[in-house]
Amino acid sequence: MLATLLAPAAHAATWSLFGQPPLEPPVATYRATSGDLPPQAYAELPAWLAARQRLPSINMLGGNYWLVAPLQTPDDDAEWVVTFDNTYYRRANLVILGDDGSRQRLEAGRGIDTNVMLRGTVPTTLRSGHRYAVVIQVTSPFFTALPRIDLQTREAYRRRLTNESALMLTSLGVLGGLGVFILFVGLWTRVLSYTLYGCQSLILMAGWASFFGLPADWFGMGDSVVNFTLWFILVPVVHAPFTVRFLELKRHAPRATRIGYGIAIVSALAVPVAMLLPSMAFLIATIAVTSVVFYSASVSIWALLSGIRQARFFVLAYVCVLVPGAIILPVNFGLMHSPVDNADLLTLMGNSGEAMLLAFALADHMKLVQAARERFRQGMQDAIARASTDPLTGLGNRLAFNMRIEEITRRSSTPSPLVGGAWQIAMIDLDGLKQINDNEGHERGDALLQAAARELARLPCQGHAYRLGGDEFAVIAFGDELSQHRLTYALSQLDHQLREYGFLASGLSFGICGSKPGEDLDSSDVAAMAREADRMMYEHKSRRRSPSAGGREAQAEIER
Ligand SMILES: Nc1nc2c(ncn2[C@@H]2O[C@H](COP(=O)(O)OP(=O)(O)OP(=O)(O)O)[C@@H](O)[C@H]2O)c(=O)[nH]1
Repeated sequence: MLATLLAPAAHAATWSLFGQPPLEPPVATYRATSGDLPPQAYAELPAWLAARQRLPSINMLGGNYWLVAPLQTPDDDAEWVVTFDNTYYRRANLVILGDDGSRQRLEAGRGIDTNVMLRGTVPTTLRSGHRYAVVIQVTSPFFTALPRIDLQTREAYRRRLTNESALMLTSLGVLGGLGVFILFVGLWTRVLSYTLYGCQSLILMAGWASFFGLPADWFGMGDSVVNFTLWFILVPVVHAPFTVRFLELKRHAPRATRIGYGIAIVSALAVPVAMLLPSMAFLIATIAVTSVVFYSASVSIWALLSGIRQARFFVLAYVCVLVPGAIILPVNFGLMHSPVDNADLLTLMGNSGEAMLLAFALADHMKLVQAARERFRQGMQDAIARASTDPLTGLGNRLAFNMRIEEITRRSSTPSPLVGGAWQIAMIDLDGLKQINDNEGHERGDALLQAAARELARLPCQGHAYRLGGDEFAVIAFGDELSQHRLTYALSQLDHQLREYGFLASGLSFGICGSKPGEDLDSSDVAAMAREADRMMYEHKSRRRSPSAGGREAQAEIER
């Protein structure tokens, strides 16, 4: 369908990224056999052509071909560049024949030092007023698109090449830079989806660099025919699991998860097939990349519609690859002539745009994870606060008391920030709560507990009050001996205050046990202190209950 839509564009003028596109003479295709020689002179060309079988087009699955095109000489003399491009091939032999009797034999392809990098290209001189033809012999296990022969002035070619190279290197830099950075982030934070994304970006960079012949041009590295296709076949192996993990499809869409892993497994299995059948390598790579792009694009649209927030930038990212993909795919399948002059470069730029948007998606994901973590932390804090607070009095409960004791025990081995390093535990029990409950009602009993709690919370000591349960309270106070006396006095006063507040049957008993300044206490020492305070409190209670003079004297003593 895409081919049908774009076919008219192919017959119209070719669109170029940089100004005027080059002249594109019509190309005639002929089958070549091994040992076949090109014509020796321009005059021989008609007979040479007549002796050969003309083909409608090349076969995308490769072969040995002659391509012939007339080179229209414009009026002015100029240095010209003939490029044989728009497709993948390793080497091609070009012969340029002129009716002035000239014959130039040239070679184009990868790693040839033509002084114009990145393209199979040869500069030539065409004189005005003469007719020329270029005869090209090319053998390739596959073609990535219909080959094109372009003719342009050396100056125009240099300008285009500079611009195209700048764009190509920038796009490769984006893929490489993002790939390395996100790979580090993924490995460091141990988030598999980031690691997979980093790998994918680097694989894409390697694939495109290899497609444009950079390893051969820069490092003289041998260029196997399936080199770049293998990189592209590997893309779905990491991209599909990346999509599955990033969009959390396991949880949201188990069937889409199975399809994603299926694409990854089939692509991995396709690698040896491509190595064994080089003519199929490019077709396999195209199918692998197309399927993973369509898969990821459709699940991300579904995820966005289902309200999965991290899908936002995902959808935009696939728009970036699908737009050039819509142009290049029908071209790759040999269904149409490329409507754009720089389809491969456009696709590479689409890929780097996709990489940037996916990086945005990752950044957005980090933000979402951070916000979720903050909500979780806040929730935990609220839950701990609720679990450690007594709802009736608002004081800390037994859990809060235990946590505070643990904290003090932990701190006691380090220099204490507390006054004098000494502290006290006071155990307090209200008297007569049951009686008040029974005689005046539960609400009145609650009111007694609240009144006691309110007063305990504002005792004139540095510390905190807790309700341990029922009518039992505790105070942890920090300070020296003097402050312990102040605490004792304040609790004795509270005994009277409760009665002044109208709780006539009430009062309180308490026991206080304190540590010595600078004393190192472990948890068993603290438990012993609490037990001792408890014992003293019961002793106090029984003395208060005793009507004897001894009891009253003891009471007076403790109050002093
Ligand atoms: N109103 C009210 N009563 C409670 C609450 N929690 C426990 N109680 C009651 O408080 C009473 C405590 O009984 P006791 O331990 O005998 O206390 P008391 O009457 O003060 O006697 P002693 O503590 O032995 O001096 C029980 O009847 C509990 O049911 C509460 O939150 N509100």
